Amino acid sequence: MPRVLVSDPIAPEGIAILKQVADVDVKTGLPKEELASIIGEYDALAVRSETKVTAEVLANAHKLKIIGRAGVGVDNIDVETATKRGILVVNSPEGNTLAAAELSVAMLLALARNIPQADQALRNGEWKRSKYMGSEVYGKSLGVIGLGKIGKEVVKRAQAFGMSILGYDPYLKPEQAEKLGIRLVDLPTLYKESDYITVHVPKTKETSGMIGAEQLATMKPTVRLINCARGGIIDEAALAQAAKDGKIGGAAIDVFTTEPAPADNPLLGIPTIITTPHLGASTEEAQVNVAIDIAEQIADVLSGKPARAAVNMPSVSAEVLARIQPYLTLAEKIGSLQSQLTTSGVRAIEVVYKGDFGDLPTLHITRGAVKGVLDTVVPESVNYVNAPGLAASRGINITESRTGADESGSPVLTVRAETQSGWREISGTVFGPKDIRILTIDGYRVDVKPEGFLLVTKHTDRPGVIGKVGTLLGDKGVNIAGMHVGRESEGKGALMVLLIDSAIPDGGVEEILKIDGMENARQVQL
Ligand SMILES: NC(=O)C1=CN([C@@H]2O[C@H](COP(=O)(O)OP(=O)(O)OC[C@H]3O[C@@H](n4cnc5c(N)ncnc54)[C@H](O)[C@@H]3O)[C@@H](O)[C@H]2O)C=CC1
Ligand SMILES: O=C(O)C(=O)COP(=O)(O)O
Repeated sequence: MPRVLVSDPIAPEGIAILKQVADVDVKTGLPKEELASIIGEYDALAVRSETKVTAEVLANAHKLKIIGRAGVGVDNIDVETATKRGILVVNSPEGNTLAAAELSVAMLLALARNIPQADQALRNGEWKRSKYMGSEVYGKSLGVIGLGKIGKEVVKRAQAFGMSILGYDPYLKPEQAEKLGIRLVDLPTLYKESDYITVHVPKTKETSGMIGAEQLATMKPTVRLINCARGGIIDEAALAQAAKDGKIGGAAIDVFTTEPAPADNPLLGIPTIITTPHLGASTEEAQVNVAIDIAEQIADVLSGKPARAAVNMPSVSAEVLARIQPYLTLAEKIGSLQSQLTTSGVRAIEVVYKGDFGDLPTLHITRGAVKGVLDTVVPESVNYVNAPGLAASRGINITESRTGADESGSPVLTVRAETQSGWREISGTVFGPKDIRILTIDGYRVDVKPEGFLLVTKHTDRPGVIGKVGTLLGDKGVNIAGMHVGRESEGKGALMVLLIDSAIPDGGVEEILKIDGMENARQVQL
């Protein structure tokens, strides 16, 4: 049984799914040194935002295949290092969308009506109605930065309150904004004109500190800011200062640069700033959703199936994967054949899709070809996640192209590989889910199932050459299971692929090379 470590609290519904396929250890609140020391024993890791999956932790993650983030933001995971190490990172992109949107709206209303402050005062025995006079959100403007899943849900709810929406998201098209009833503006306009501003962007280099003292200074003195996205998107020190100086109306903060927020966090204790301890995703519904979502993906990946929400690899549905699987296998086998037939190393890979591949995501198939090429030549373990990165780090250029249909009508996959001696071209096709064939090698027609041991020779097409190869293999106890010969024309060059039942003993290929008329001979294993 594979082993799964659950290092943050996730809902029991998710753990139950994991237990069906793995030995599950739930160990929350581990110090980072302890996590780093035990991670090597596990095939999968399930986290929320508390566990920091750093490069140091990943350095020991020798067996780890997948990290499941029961939530959206993966800024607590070193995705780049995970990718390099071939570890798939998956999340739950939609499981907590409504929870986070609802908390943001709750913050909006709490700010408008001073609910937390009034509640606190009343608990302290103070009945202060005029001090906690609020304002309606109706008719006010809400600036939304980041109009992804959560941002859009916030917009809908704010519109229901009668707010007008200013939006900023460089990836949102004007026609989408129009459909949502949002006025798309640039950031300076959003800062200047909004009564409320809420951020719903991921934490990236670009968004960290995107709202600082300079931006706060351009806002209305009554503006109220909401951050239920990530700590530090609004600079904490600058926000605290602006609130203390009365330069903003207030702020509602769910997330902090360091979590748990230490007692000296500048945002704590300011009367106009209300805070919650990262509760955006903390609803019963969201926690069940995200736990099931990642547990199912971990279970799938551990049993060799694809993940539906991979962060460091394009995702495919199970239905699409079933359709691309034979092409993926074909691409990988051709890639492997390419690298086993060359002695000088591959410099560039071109994958050509000839004919109708329909809506199949060829990007995946290309990854298969690259994995196949690298598998036998690089010391690292190669998979679909790290194959493109490993190729890039070795200066191997990868391209993909599509051309019209072959005369046969079936889609043909060709993997071209450039080596010191030029380009080699190998193509194949899929006749059925389990019927995969190599059709041409360097222009010679063959019809080979890419499985097991093969001997590939190039020789002059004349009587006796093939016979001598057969005799030699027979003498060495190697049984020939099948044979395919392609030739230019009688008496010219020929290419032979022999399917053999066992490996040729040491020295055997060298003896074959000495046969008169033999140009080249290589044994490969697919
Ligand atoms: N407080 C909490 O518990 C929770 C917080 N979150 C945070 O909310 C963030 C957003 O979540 P979703 O809406 O699900 O993600 P999403 O990926 O659907 O939306 C993010 C949006 O931000 C936009 N964006 C990216 N860079 C931008 C930039 N520089 N300026 C403006 N827009 C930019 C993207 O185009 C995208 O539309 C997550 O990354 C996570 O950090 C998510 C769930 C719960
Ligand atoms: O999903 C997200 O991005 C969140 O911020 C939720 O974090 P959590 O799982 O509650 O620690």
